[in-house]
Amino acid sequence: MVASPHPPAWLRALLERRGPAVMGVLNITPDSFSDGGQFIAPEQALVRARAMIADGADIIDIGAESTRPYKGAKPVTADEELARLKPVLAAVVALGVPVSIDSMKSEVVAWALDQGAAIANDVWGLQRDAGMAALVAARNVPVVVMHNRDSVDPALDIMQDMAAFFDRSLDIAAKAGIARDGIVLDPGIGFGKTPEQSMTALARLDELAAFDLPILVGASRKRFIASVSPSEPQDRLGGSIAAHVIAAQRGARIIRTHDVAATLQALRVTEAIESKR
Ligand SMILES: Nc1nc2ncc(COP(=O)(O)OP(=O)(O)O)nc2c(=O)[nH]1
Repeated sequence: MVASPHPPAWLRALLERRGPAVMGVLNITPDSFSDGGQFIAPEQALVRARAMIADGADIIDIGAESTRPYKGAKPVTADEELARLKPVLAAVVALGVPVSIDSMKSEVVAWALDQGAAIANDVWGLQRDAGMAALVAARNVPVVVMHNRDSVDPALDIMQDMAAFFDRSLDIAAKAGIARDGIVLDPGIGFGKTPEQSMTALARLDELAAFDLPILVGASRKRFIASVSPSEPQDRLGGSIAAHVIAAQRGARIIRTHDVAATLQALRVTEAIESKR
């Protein structure tokens, strides 16, 4: 299959801008680790999406299944995920900023793309749902490929594990006909990683430059912050911002956050100060 022309103009424009783009998190789930249940009602989800756009979000990442890697929980069926998305997705798309669909199921991603979602966000990096790569190629949309593992041996070098994972994902993508420049890599902060490994991934994020692909980082409210400063998820804004400023300085071009205004302010002030060097 001939690789399709990538990335779409809207994504290229965001990636060529000076500062990183900001992706606002919209969880329409009852159990997301930091804001579960707050936006499950369609009108609440729409109010949240509008507020994040007003705060400056360049992309809205909508997800209807918590990706929280907890053992033994009943996974959400595609029907349930779709039932959560159906009352709200088209209205969020109509707000006019690109919408990313955060789903592990190609069936859900296909439906969301039909509703106007502009980018697939696969927390399993094309390595879990066998239909995801073919779908992304056939629909000619960009895709976030996130590093994920059930768990990584703490003795392993997390960056080596990540590089091997991305090599596999990129091979799957190439074989499916996904153009390489339609891919965004993501270190998957908090996924299958100890707090130490998450912080190492942030500290050494610049090593991913070897892939010559845009990097997305979502450190927002993640558990590693509590390992340094004990706190509940909704009380981790300071740590989230610190992590995202470092990620931006080490090459992240998209920042995925629940707190758009504060994150944007931090990124802009950091950039302004750095420009005085
Ligand atoms: N690309 C990408 N997608 C993600 N999706 C969910 C979460 C987990 O955060 P959240 O959505 O707030 O929680 P939950 O999965 O429990 O809904 N983190 C990422 C991430 O770091 N990168």
